[in-house]
Formats: sequence, C-alpha cells, structure tokens
Amino acid sequence: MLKVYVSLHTCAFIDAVLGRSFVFVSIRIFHFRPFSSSSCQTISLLLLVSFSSSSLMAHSGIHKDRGELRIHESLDELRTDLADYIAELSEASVKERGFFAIALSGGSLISLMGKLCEAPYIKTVDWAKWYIFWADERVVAKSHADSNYKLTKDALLSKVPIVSSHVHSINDSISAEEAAREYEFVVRQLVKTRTISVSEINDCPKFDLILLGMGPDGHIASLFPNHSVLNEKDEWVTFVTNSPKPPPERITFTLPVINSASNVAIVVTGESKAEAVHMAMDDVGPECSKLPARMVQPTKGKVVWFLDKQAAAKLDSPQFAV
Ligand SMILES: O=C1O[C@H](COP(=O)(O)O)[C@@H](O)[C@H](O)[C@H]1O
Repeated sequence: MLKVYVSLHTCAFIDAVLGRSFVFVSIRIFHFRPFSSSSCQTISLLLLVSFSSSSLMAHSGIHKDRGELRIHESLDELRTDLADYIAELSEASVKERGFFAIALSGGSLISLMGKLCEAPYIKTVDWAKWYIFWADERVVAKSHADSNYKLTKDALLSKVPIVSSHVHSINDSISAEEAAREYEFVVRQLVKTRTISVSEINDCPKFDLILLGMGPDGHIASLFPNHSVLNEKDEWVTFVTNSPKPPPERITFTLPVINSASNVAIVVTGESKAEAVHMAMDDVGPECSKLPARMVQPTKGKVVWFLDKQAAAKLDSPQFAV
C-alpha cells in the first residue's frame, strides 16, 4: 500500500532583506508492504512565498484620537508601505476628482518615498494627474542644497513622468513674506478651479494628501514649537524669518490648511525622534499639547503615522510599544 504524507513544516523563516518568507514542505511517501520491510522516501521542497508588506508590519492600529499608527520592522518595509499608501490615495483621488493634489515636505521623507520611482509604481501610478505642492519650503535658491524643491526634484520628480507645469514650487527670487503671499495666491487659483478641493467647513484648500516629516523637537512643516505662526488662523501660507533650524527663512502651510486635508501622513524614523513621538502620541502632561506634531488633527480627514521601531520605542501604549 502506498501512503503519502505531506507535512507542511511550519518552519517558515523570514528573510527580512528580501521581505519574503520561505516555507519548508516535505512530502513523505511510504511504501507499506505487510510482510516485508517498508520503505520511505522524503521529498523536501522549499517554497518561496511572497507575503504582502502589511503582513510583516510590526504593529498597526488606531491610537485613541491620534490617528492610525503603522510601526515597521525595517526602513525597507516602511518604504514599501508608504509607496502603497500614496499610490492607493492617488488612484482614489483621480477616480473621484480627476486630480491628485499632494503637498510634500523636505528632509528624510523624500528618500523614504523612493520606491515610487520603481516598479510597479512607476508604471501604475497616473503621474499626469498629480499636482505637487510643498507644505513648507526654505527660502533659498532652487539650486541650493537646502532647497526642499531641489531635494525632491533630484530624488523623485526627475525620475517619474510628472507634468512640469503641475509642479508648484515657491518663487525663490523674492522675500519670505512675498513668497508666502505669492504661493497662497497660486493655491487660491487652483482651489477656484477645484484642482485642489475645498473644505466644506471653512474655505481652506483640502489637499488630497499632505505628507509631513517631524523633527526631534516635534516640528512639522516649518511650524516650530512655541512659534507664533502656530496661532495663525487666517492665512493659508505664512512665513518665518527666525527658524531655530537653519536656514532661518521659510514659508509654511498653516495649521488650518494642514487640518483641512483629506489625508495627512506623518513619516518619522530614528531613535532621535522617539521622545517627540511619545509626546505627540501619549498623554504626558500639559506640555505635550503644545507640540506642533500633536496639533495635527484634521477636522474631517485621516492621519496616518508611519514609524520605524526606533521612532516608536518610547510609546506608552502596550499594544504599540516595541
Ligand atoms: O526642516 C525641515 O525639517 C523637517 C524634518 O526633517 P527630517 O529630515 O528630520 O525628516 C521636514 O519635514 C521639513 O520639511 C523641513 O523643512
């Protein structure tokens, strides 16, 4: 009699580098002979199974009223999840409105968006429908190493088929105050044509997505702790000339604009930001309410935090602490 046993040895191990899992399967074939010795053959197979990135995510969930939190095992995993998230929002906005109005920040965020330049996104994203803005910009020449525009152009915009007239960067040949006024005017024209949607609650622009980084001091865009621009209620775009982080002159979206967006993603990595993440998420006393990152609370939109394990290391909540 021939008996076949398939034992799916659950000795799956994760190759974090490839982001794939291997499953070891062995098939045992018994030739059972009643009056003679039985024989057994084992065929072992190594199956390569691709799991979706989310199945490898360390933790994910909704953190009280702070929004969705996605904590990733590795930067590579975070990059893939971020690219998937942006591609999905782009697809949904294009389907619903015909446009995708996205505002970027500078800093580490841009390299973390790098997967968008690769397959499959380079071919599957409807780049022609993207309209690009900056949630903040340093008032320096566009060719300067400090320019958020230059950073994005070199790392992303030059590598994807974006329509150049859809890229709205600041005028770098005028003062910070003038650049802020002019940038707000550009945004107002595009709200008029509904290339950028409008909030139903106030007359603020409603970006499909605003992508933010966060500094170790808890600043987002160019909204720094204890700065008077945090109280700006009327302007959409304002300016600072005394940024604690160089360069000193910047323009920035105000909180009413950030909090009117349909979606806001805050992307934070590294242990130097763990304390600020803790302050932004957990109830650590009255001081934490003054942290700019904690003031990101869209009225109707969704916030998603993309963290790596290092940035999430000081979180209180047991379900998210790593
Ligand atoms: O100065 C800035 O800093 C923040 C955070 O940058 P990161 O390199 O620490 O991620 C950035 O989001 C902002 O756009 C930029 O102007």
